[in-house]
Amino acid sequence: MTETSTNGTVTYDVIDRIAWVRFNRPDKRNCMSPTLNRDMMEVLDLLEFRDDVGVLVLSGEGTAWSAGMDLKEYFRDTEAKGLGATRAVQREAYGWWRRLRWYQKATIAMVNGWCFGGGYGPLFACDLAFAADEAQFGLSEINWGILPGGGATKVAVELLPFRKAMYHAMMGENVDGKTAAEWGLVNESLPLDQLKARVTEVANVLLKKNPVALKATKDAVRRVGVLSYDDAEDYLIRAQEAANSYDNEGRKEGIRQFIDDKSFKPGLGAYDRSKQKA
Ligand SMILES: CC(C)(COP(=O)(O)OP(=O)(O)OC[C@H]1O[C@@H](n2cnc3c(N)ncnc32)[C@H](O)[C@@H]1OP(=O)(O)O)[C@@H](O)C(=O)NCCC(=O)NCCSC(=O)/C=C/c1ccc(O)cc1
Repeated sequence: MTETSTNGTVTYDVIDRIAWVRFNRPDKRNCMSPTLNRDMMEVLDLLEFRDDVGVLVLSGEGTAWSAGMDLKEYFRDTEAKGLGATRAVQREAYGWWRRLRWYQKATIAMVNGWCFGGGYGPLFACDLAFAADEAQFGLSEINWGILPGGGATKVAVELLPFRKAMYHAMMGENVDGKTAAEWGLVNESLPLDQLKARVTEVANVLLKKNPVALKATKDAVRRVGVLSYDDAEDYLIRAQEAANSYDNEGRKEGIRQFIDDKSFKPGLGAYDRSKQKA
């Protein structure tokens, strides 16, 4: 059954351990108002530690993924209330994007349509991203007179080579899903009518992995990028040892099924977690 956030700007369903979360302002192209940002944090809170959720997919109702920040409610109306109000709505927006970057469960952006500006925050926050060929990505900030804020410039520089990031930010031209995949903004792009099936397939692979190892892995990939090699080595040792304190048996079971049982090969897929003794 579809659930709705307090103010109705986010909807979600949990089906077969996948939480399908959707921006729900299709008539406003799912642009992010302060209300939507609050609702999204509420929904992320509700889902993060549910045992029946293994993967979270973020998509949009209607023709948009998200048309970025709401130019009226997030910018104009808020600015009219003064700097304190501006800082407050920034905290809420950045807050749920940060929460999503370090989410307990694996996350996938399923970009079904328009993705602009502030939308790059949650796009980058998701571990993986799949787009419709028909989707359009743009840093449109320059077209209405601001720099790509709310982390969007950082996302462009993280995901794109320097020349592409600079062109993308300065020109305010859109790229479609295929180009976004070639550039590395998303993992893959495919026709809209095949998008959900592919995302479901990927989510089902993730659901078979050891969840403690998956969380340690996604955090490690984000963390080591800014570390020196030596610091990264040290972080990875400590992160694995910390993960062992949550689940010290999974990897032993994986080795057992490979070396003793010969029932699976790690090079070809995940071990069978249902055989692990509690
Ligand atoms: C190409 C769009 C996405 C779709 O066109 P469309 O399908 O022909 O639809 P409409 O343009 O008719 O839009 C439908 C409705 O949605 C509204 N809408 C559609 N995007 C919007 C919208 N971002 N706002 C506020 N109403 C909208 C639009 O005004 C309209 O409202 P209404 O006339 O009442 O039906 C078009 O709407 C459009 O260009 N939208 C604006 C895209 C855009 O530049 N987004 C903002 C990027 S900048 C940004 O995100 C900033 C990041 C940032 C983050 C944090 C920071 O602290 C600082 C910066």
